Amino acid sequence: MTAELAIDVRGLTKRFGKRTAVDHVDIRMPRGQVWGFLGPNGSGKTTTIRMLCGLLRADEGEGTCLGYDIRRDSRKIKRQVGYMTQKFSFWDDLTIRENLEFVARLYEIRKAGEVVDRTLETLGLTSRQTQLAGTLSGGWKQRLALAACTLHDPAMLLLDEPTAGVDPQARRDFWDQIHRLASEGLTVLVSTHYMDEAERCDEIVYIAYGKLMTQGPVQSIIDQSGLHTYVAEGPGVRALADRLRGRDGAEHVAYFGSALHVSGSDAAKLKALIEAERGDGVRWQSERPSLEDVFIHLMGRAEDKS
Ligand SMILES: Nc1ncnc2c1ncn2[C@@H]1O[C@H](COP(=O)(O)OP(=O)(O)OP(=O)(O)O)[C@@H](O)[C@H]1O
Repeated sequence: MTAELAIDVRGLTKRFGKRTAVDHVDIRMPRGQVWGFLGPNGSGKTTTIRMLCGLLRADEGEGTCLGYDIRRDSRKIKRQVGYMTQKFSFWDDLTIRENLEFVARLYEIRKAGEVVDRTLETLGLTSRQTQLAGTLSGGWKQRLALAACTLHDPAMLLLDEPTAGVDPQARRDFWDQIHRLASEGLTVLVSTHYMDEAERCDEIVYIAYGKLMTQGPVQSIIDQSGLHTYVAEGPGVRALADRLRGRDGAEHVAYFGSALHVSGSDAAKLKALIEAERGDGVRWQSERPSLEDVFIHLMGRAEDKS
């Protein structure tokens, strides 16, 4: 057991019938960091999170969460982890405060009134405490969910797509709260599909088809991808996209806004292809691949292997 590691698991595997949802995943995450958990839909993120917090039993694999054995100590883990599920639910006809008091009772929190007061204050919910949860907008609901999962003073948060479907300002506010909590010593593992959120994390774990594809800080994931990217802009880009798809050297052709990103792992082939396509109406530039370019690439590799 390594005390400095919040998560230390090896070979984590979960099968549902014939389908292997999580396939021998290793994660070693230090305490006090914020890590992003990324991967396409159905890649096994929720299943992994549920095994880590003791809600789901792994078929294979071993390890610890907050120093506790994930197989034997699930009760202790649950006490110290705040888990925000993808579709968090509240009592719509209770107020924000009543919802939090209810959660406080579930956790048998002493001096619940004071704890609720403090949590309302830190999450900026005090002035809305008497509002019915059912009348809150997405961003405020998500803030209430964060309040509910931090109420029992956990050492770690496992957040499953906490910002799905909320507006950019609410996402930004939410991430300010995440960093505030991390600066107070909390460890946070957060699953997301948003690249800007991934870039706010200390490290990223990327899985596809249940397999861990890459892990590390954003810049080193990009550096180690072996990917080269050219970006095309200008009025001729639309016609270009159809011409380039499937051509030797262009492994991925994808729009990012109005620009076209053309990526491949063979630098010479890609360059030759681009040189042949230089023409009117298109400006080409060789650029460092974005995290999204790299993930599209990794997803393609995972598809090939599966
Ligand atoms: N209880 C279950 N019974 C059967 N299959 C399940 C169960 N839970 C998850 N799965 C399957 O396991 C796979 C992984 O699902 P999981 O929800 O962990 O993926 P995810 O990465 O969280 O996806 P998303 O990004 O869409 O939330 C999927 O194919 C899913 O259908």
